Amino acid sequence: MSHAWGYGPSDGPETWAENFPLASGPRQSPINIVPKEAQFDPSLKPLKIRYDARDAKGILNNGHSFQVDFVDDTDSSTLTGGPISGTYRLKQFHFHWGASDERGSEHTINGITFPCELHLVHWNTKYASFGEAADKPDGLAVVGVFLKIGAANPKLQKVLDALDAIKTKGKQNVFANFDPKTLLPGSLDYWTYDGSLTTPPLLESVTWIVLKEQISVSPAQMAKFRSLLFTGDGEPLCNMVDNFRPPQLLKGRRVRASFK
Ligand SMILES: COc1ccc(N[C@H](NS(N)(=O)=O)Oc2ccccc2)cc1OC
Ligand SMILES: [Zn+2]
Repeated sequence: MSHAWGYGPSDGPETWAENFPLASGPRQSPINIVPKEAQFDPSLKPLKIRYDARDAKGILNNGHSFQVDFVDDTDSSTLTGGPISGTYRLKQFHFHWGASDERGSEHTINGITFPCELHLVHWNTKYASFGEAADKPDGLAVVGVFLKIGAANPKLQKVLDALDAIKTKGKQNVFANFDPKTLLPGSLDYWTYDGSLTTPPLLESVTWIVLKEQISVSPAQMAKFRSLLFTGDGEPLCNMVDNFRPPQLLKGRRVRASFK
């Protein structure tokens, strides 16, 4: 039975442990990253990200966020290098954001939060599918990118312009010809640690790769994110905001840096 979960007072992150015991596990995400305590690891390789815009398939309001899904039956959109071994295929990307600019990200840096965080979800092709990979300790790799308030980000606009058509839970639309590499910052310097999905089922299968450099988002663009609804057609309106899990205990884990 799949348990209902959300981000509200009665079904939010503080209640998830009731139905998802992994919530109290040893490698939960997100975390607070303390750069001064992150160890530079010269053995970490540069990230190699190769995406093909033709793999973009659709955009969906899943009731927790919105996601852009990719065709993942070939190695045409992949993540290699960095802290991972082998080839990981892009499955989807989505975002987490706040009701106002002082919160919204899942990871924090020295306790600093950002208004929004982008997650690009990849799965290890040593397994047959995302579903097979999702519960393996080396099954997934998620690239996280912080968004900070600034000038309007033209690279975001195609995604934001698609949101009016998926305002309510369950709505989806075709979303073709989009290369998410255009969303990434100039530098691919990163922090990395072993963690989990930040939503139920909270599977401890994610190698997290959090980029140091942020990308910009304007207040008007943030308003577009906040125009989405958690609720479905005909249900009482509930704005899709504050869809983030707060930082979890490190429990002895090391955070490594790819840069000095
Ligand atoms: C492709 O299947 C999945 C993909 C992803 C996640 N969870 C993902 N976790 S995260 N934040 O660590 O990337 O979060 C969300 C958050 C909101 C919307 C969709 C994903 C779960 C999946 O199936 C269970
Ligand atoms: Zn996420």
